[in-house]
Amino acid sequence: MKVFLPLNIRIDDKKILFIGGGNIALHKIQTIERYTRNITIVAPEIHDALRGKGFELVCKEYEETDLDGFFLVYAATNSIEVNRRIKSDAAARGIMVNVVDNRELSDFISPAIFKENEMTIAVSSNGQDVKKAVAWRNQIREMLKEGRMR
Ligand SMILES: C[C@@]1(CC(=O)O)C2=NC(=C\c3[nH]c(c(CCC(=O)O)c3CC(=O)O)Cc3[nH]c(c(CC(=O)O)c3CCC(=O)O)/C=C3\N/C(=C\2)[C@@H](CCC(=O)O)[C@]3(C)CC(=O)O)/[C@H]1CCC(=O)O
Ligand SMILES: NC(=O)c1ccc[n+]([C@@H]2O[C@H](COP(=O)([O-])OP(=O)(O)OC[C@H]3O[C@@H](n4cnc5c(N)ncnc54)[C@H](O)[C@@H]3O)[C@@H](O)[C@H]2O)c1
Repeated sequence: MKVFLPLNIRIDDKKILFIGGGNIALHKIQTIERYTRNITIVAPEIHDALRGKGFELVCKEYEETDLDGFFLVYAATNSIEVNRRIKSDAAARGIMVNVVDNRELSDFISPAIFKENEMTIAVSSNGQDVKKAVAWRNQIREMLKEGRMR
């Protein structure tokens, strides 16, 4: 089984690339944009909710050279084959990838996050039980809101 180490990575001085701009990309970017807007999206079709927010939008299919200059990459297309190709191209360049349809291929995975000002709670199940990670995050959030944690 893969093992994932929780880390807080500095990203204000780095560029993040999304390949694929559909529902899953939107969902992940809604969390990431609370930390940085330095996001580029490459996809033939980009969700309307991702427009006009200061992201760099590149409307085309993925090519290997799209990876140049990026620190983190999310392979978020709806094609298993394209996502696998992104992973192997990025690995050859030493770039870390989250493959949204395959935790085994992912160099990093996204936890369930609750952020309030400078405080962040991030819950992960090591990629094994997303629903439980979300449930724990929600329970911790409720405890905070009810004043049971300070
Ligand atoms: C926490 C959260 C963060 C985020 O995405 O930002 C997150 N998934 C969220 C939601 C969500 N994911 C899925 C549903 C539908 C559930 C259902 O079936 O009803 C829902 C909706 C829901 O549950 O709310 C299904 C799903 N998820 C993955 C796969 C593929 C696979 O398992 O290989 C499939 C099956 C796809 C399919 O077969 O179609 C994979 C991953 N999802 C992860 C994180 C990583 C592990 C985290 C951990 O260690 O726990 C990991 C491994 C990789 C990654 O994506 O980083 C975010 C909650 C955000 C929030 O609420 O704030
Ligand atoms: N990680 C998670 O939490 C999670 C949860 C559910 C589903 N998924 C997986 O996420 C994947 C994406 O789902 P979605 O709902 O976002 O799909 P979607 O159809 O909404 O979006 C797909 C996006 O990929 C783009 N795309 C397709 N081919 C491309 C190419 N060659 N180059 C660049 N972009 C390309 C499309 O233009 C579109 O923007 C699915 O494979 C699904 O299994 C992941």
